[in-house]
Amino acid sequence: MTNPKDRLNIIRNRINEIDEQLIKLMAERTQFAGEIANLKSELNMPINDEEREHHIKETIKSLCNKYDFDSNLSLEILTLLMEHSKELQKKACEKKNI
Ligand SMILES: O=C(O)C(=O)C[C@]1(C(=O)O)C=C[C@@H](O)C=C1
Repeated sequence: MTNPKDRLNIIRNRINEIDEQLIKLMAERTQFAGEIANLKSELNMPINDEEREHHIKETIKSLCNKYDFDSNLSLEILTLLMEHSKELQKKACEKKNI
């Protein structure tokens, strides 16, 4: 049996690894913003796409159900990430005058 102090350290190390993966994945998701802005400009599409956001939110809810995780928290995080992406897309368009 692992003693409580060692077990706590094991868990904390695993949390550190998970936090790194979360940041890496959020950064990777966000890095598409500039390219999306260019593509939407080429395709003459607006930055804001409510239908796509609705679809993402529905997918998040079913994933939360599958993994037994808090859907309100997940929706808050995803909403923040989508808002951030839209801000970056707007900035990318302003920079290129599109
Ligand atoms: O899929 C797009 O069209 C995006 O611009 C990405 C994204 C997102 O962050 O998921 C951002 C803004 C849109 O309103 C919808 C989705």
